[in-house]
Amino acid sequence: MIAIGCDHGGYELKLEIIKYLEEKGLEYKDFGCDGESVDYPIYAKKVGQAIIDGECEKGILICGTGIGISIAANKMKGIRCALCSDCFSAEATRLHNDTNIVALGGRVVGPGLGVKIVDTFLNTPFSEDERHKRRIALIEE
Ligand SMILES: O=C[C@H](O)[C@H](O)[C@H](O)COP(=O)(O)O
Repeated sequence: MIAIGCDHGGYELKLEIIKYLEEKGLEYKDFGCDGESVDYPIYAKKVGQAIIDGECEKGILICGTGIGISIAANKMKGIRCALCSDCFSAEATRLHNDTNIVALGGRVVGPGLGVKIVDTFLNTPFSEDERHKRRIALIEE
């Protein structure tokens, strides 16, 4: 199950990503918002908590820049959220950081690139490399 959430700045891109998830037959839970003006930390918390609770394995967060919502998500223990505006970063952050949330800026990337970033993030496994495990453990510590 994939958790997805956004603020008003990420709403349009969220709809495109949901379309992609549905086309791929991927299960998701939409934590809002519905396009109205909201405060992004609330949605970061909802999605982060779903992952911490084990309800969802991965998450997608979108605000205007992706910055605020990723900062908020990364305050939660066990959450590693990567703000990505390119596919190289989306792939590298899964391989190296075992990130569990990808954040995007709805005012930064277009729908084509945004969906491709999500596709790359969801389809790249963690490398399981010892040096990366050691570094992630240091972050958790
Ligand atoms: O980092 C924060 C996000 O980009 C927000 O989406 C943004 O600050 C919202 O701005 P506004 O309320 O002016 O639409």
